[in-house]
Amino acid sequence: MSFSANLGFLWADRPLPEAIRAAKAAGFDAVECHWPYDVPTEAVTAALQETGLRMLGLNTRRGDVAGGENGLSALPGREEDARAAIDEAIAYAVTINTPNIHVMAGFTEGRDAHETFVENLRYACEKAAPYGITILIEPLNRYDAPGYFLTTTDQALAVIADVGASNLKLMFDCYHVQLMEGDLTHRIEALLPSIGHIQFASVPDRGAPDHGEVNYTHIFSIIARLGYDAPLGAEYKPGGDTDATLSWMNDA
Ligand SMILES: O=C(O)C(=O)[C@H](O)CO
Ligand SMILES: [Mg+2]
Repeated sequence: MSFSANLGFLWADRPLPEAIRAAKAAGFDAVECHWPYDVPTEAVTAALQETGLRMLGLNTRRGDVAGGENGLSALPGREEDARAAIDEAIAYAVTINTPNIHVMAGFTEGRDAHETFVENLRYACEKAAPYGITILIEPLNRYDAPGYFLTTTDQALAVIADVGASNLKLMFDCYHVQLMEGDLTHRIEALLPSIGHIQFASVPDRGAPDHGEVNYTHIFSIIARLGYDAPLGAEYKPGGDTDATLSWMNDA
């Protein structure tokens, strides 16, 4: 297996370029992040070039986080802000050569929200396609993100079908899917053609993948058997020194 360090959580106590170097030193094959926008692209590019790692993904801005926002793209009436966040993410991704952008939906519900999300995703997919960038959407669990628009893989597939763009894929985060739906083995098998990136963490505490209700030795072997060979995103909360949590990599 190959692994991508999610620097939104791993080495999150270090500046992003230093976190990239730490991921390389720990043996990761790639990195990904959440919201890199305050970090100059030159510093990120320098660390990526020095380490030879690729930044696999980043997220669109969430909007007014202090005011309770968690993404903009499914919020009716906020299309201008949502598209500005999409444009910003594409520009940053193009500059640092990142192939995936997670477009965040936001806290909302209902048919209008679905239509808004579909239209904004069409916009994102069209804008991203010339750069070979894939747009991702990710169902989040109801405990960490109560009220988030996108909560299940079925709902994500319905959105993907309505958008109808070949560069729109599912971010399959095993942690969220286990909390909302379970049945990970069958779901990964069935959804593989729609999956653009896979992430993981222990359930329910979102720690390293070496404890809890999901057996990741089994899940990783299923993913390998299916021939999926892109790096899997380690998106867990180390709860202290990241380097002290990495023994799972030796067992994977
Ligand atoms: O929370 C997650 O699982 C993510 O991947 C995001 O980046 C969105 O918060
Ligand atoms: Mg995730």
